[in-house]
Amino acid sequence: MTPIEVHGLRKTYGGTAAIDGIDMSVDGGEVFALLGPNGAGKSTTIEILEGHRRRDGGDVRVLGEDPGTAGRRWRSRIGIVLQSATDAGDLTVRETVRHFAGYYPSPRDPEEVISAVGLAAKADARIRSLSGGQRRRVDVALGIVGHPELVFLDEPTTGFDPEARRQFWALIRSLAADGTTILLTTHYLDEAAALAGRLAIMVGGRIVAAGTPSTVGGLAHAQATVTWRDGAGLHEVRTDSPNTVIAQAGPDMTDLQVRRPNLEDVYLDLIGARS
Ligand SMILES: Nc1ncnc2c1ncn2[C@@H]1O[C@H](COP(=O)(O)OP(=O)(O)OP(=O)(O)O)[C@@H](O)[C@H]1O
Repeated sequence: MTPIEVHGLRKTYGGTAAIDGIDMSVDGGEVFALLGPNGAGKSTTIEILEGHRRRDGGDVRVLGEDPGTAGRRWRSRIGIVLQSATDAGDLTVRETVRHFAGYYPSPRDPEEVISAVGLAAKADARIRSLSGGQRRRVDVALGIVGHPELVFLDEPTTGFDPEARRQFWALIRSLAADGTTILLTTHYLDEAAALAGRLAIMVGGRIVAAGTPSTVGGLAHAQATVTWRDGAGLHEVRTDSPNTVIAQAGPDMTDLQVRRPNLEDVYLDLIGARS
């Protein structure tokens, strides 16, 4: 069974399409990233897949069921980290994670989950005393404590310091290695490149490109830009074969640079952020 299958998904708000007919599928054990600027429709898509929002059109199957009608048992098989942080004032981290574990038929060990999100030293701290990034880690802990087959992560690392992001990446990789399917949204292109097997870039409610982080948007065939200086001035050449260009340049070549487009270049082009 393919954990996520979406065909022709549509959602409108007041006559305006927030999701304008998207198709996507996510395979078992895959990390799939949804990228796109603010308002592109990423959260709306995820919320429909989670069963938190109704769709206006299209077919959606998540773990074999329609999220619009699926019941409690289905819900216990998915884990959710919403964009807004948990509000769990007076309870400690340990109490909160244990409490959530109690909702699921076969949860993970709460202590292991607390360690995995890097909160062991804060296990007895009240949630309201935590920093923003630490609270976000609690959200991630609550999203995975139920031992879900599929995890939705909506901007999971917003507010994380660089070390916490690296720890989080390791956690996601270990979940995926254990067969957990993960759909995440992120504004960090390095995060998508580091984690995702495949990704889709959304703009204005449509998927404008999809593929692997190294091939999406024609990256695999993109030309390199070679720049250098010599007695005649500054040169810039776009080429499939940088070595040939370099070999043909004169002996007084200096400041040589070879640059290949990366995910950020493709992304910025696709969202129209560069003319
Ligand atoms: N409850 C709502 N009522 C009306 N319009 C909404 C509602 N929720 C979202 N929208 C609109 O739908 C579009 C998609 O929003 P969505 O939150 O899915 O985008 P996003 O890609 O997740 O953005 P961000 O990166 O800012 O989280 C936006 O134009 C937004 O204004």
